[in-house]
Amino acid sequence: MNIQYEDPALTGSYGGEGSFPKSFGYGVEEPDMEESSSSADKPRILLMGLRRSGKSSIQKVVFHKMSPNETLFLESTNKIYKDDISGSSFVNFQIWDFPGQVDFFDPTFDSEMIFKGTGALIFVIDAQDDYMEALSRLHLTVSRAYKVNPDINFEVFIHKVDGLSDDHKIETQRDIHQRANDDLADASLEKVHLSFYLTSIYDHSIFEAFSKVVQKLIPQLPTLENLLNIFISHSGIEKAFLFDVVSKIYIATDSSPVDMQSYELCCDMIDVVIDVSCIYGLMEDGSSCAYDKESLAIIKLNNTTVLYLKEVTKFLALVCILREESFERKGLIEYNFHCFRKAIHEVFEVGNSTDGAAWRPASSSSSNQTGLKYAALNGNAV
Ligand SMILES: Nc1nc2c(ncn2[C@@H]2O[C@H](COP(=O)(O)OP(=O)(O)OP(=O)(O)O)[C@@H](O)[C@H]2O)c(=O)[nH]1
Repeated sequence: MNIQYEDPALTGSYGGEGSFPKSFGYGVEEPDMEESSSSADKPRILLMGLRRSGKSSIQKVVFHKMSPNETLFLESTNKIYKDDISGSSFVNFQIWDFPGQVDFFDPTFDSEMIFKGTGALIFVIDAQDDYMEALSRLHLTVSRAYKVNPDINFEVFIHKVDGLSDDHKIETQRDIHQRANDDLADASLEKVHLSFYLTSIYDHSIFEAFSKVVQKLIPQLPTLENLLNIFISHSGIEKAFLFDVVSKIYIATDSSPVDMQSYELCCDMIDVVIDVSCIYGLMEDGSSCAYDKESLAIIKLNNTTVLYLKEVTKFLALVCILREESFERKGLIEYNFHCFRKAIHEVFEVGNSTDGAAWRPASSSSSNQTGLKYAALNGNAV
């Protein structure tokens, strides 16, 4: 494997082992349920489910770089843990991790306040355990939340599937799907749509599932997909992902199907790049960053595949998979990337980096591609 590292800065202020250090700028625990005015208007993702189903582990592994084995020592959550990840990630929302024993009938449980500003509710079911109780809790939770806010996306993570055989996974998913929808139909709630994912913190499935949950909350998704489609088709690229570098969630990809291996390969590339940058790229005075405007990496694999990573914004990277032959037209790819990057900056208004809010959705009038020109493989501008 030939790693061509073209990051003159190759600098970093993170310096931990693994990709980003665990303390990389995420929010702090708020001990009570009172909201500050700045966090109140951020969209929320709720993590709910029975005790020990794996909610805190998911949040720690995806957003805090905790290694899966360390989750064995996590203590039970006994109050709502609010995690504001907007300062360090493209993903501008809060994640609320609920304790397993939350009681909807407790008068202090303010369902109006909790469900009103919620974008997605993730219900975690432990697939290695008897899930009947979890299903009735799912039904209660969904019907409560739907009453308050019918716009919530309901996402069911059938979790800890690492302990299940492939056949058992499919069967469990089918059974849970059937029972959950039957319960909704019995309560005349067939309008409620549940999405199901098989997840585990021991592989990339949890990142993939989270990516899909987050994508549904990004209003500009069709525009991003469109831009990626145009970029890859004019550059001879096979697959491209737009990654949130810190969480390794992909916020958009082109419209060709995603296969898990390609996604894993791109995630691994991000880890390699950030690790190398942290180890060899830090300035001694600590004035630099492991991921910055200069970040660019090209990895040639021994099967004629090339991986290409380039900074798009402070939090986003484009990671592409292409054939070696296509990479001969490197200039074309770079030119098209430049157009792509410009368009992405037009889709989102880039906030002033000093205020911490790196991205704000642009007004709808600016989320078009007016004036965007790509070079085509035949050399003409299109
Ligand atoms: N095998 C396996 N174990 C997991 C997975 N995710 C979490 N666990 C384990 O499940 C146990 C409970 O995880 P927690 O994250 O504390 O569960 P929780 O839902 O937050 O629990 P409460 O705070 O009590 O509501 C831990 O020992 C984790 O290591 C997974 O994907 N696979």
